[in-house]
Amino acid sequence: MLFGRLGVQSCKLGNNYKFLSQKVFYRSARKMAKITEESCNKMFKGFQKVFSHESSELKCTMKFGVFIPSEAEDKKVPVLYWLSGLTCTEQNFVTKAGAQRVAAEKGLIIVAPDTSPRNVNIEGEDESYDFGSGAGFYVDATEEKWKTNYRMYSYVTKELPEIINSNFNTIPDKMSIFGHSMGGHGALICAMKNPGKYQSVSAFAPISNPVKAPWGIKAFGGYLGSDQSKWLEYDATELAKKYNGPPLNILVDQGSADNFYIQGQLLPDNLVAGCAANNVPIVLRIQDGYDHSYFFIATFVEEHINHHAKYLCQ
Ligand SMILES: N[C@@H](CCC(=O)N[C@@H](CSC=O)C(=O)NCC(=O)O)C(=O)O
Repeated sequence: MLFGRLGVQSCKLGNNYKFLSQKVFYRSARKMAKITEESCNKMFKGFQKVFSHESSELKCTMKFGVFIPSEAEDKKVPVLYWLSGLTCTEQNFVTKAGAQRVAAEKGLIIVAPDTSPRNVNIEGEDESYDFGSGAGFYVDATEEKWKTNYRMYSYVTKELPEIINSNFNTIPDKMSIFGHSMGGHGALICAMKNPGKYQSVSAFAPISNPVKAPWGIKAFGGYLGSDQSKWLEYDATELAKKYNGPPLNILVDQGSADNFYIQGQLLPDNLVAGCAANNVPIVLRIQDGYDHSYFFIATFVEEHINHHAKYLCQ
């Protein structure tokens, strides 16, 4: 069944979002996912919005931020997905990274989802900052307690792109992905596990080899169980060693004064070695004196968006 709506892109708080631009859109009713606008702010001629929706993968209400450049009013544009780190919601990137000006200049939609299911009534879900709420690690859990809701890998690689492509003026096969720390690793594994799906990938201070880092060992043990051979399927360093597909166009920035780097949580050299073993090109830049925070991200976010624009906007 087809239907069409005429609308002007604008802020439409509290309503289901159906109007995308001044053009008439015809969409399959089956594909139109219902999303609700929670906030809307005009920025650099575009709009920074937050939407909520019912996630079929995660079986809870989820939120995502989306920056919509003015170009999307009358033409289809590429999409860059951002995955945040431990303790983050959809708000951290939206309010701290300062990405909107560059996204507006390049004509890119940027989507920033929350980092885990929320309020799903699993005993212990809110007990620690590095496991459960705010710490989904972008894996599909297999452990009984977590497996119904904690499916962040399927959420960010399948459900979310379907929602974005059915509600916004996108070029569906022009997408790239980047992220920070837990989310930097999430971006790397999404790209490595889906050759050709993403045109490029970049990361700020990714947890590069989680099977060898305390954060990763805790999360993978909890979500995937004690059989460590299963963990390797979600480890970027291990995936790099067997990647077989089109160029990944990987850029990684790491601050030299990042405490988590110094403590051995991030291990970017292992990722570089994994890539080298399989002739996968990677650029790792050690940025002198920068820490793990969004101050570091804000400093280099323009360079990361320019990196992705090279592959998305040609
Ligand atoms: N509370 C923790 C550290 C939490 C932290 O630093 N989170 C980072 C991501 S870390 C890896 O995924 C983050 O992005 N925080 C949000 C922010 O806005 O800075 C501790 O104290 O150790």
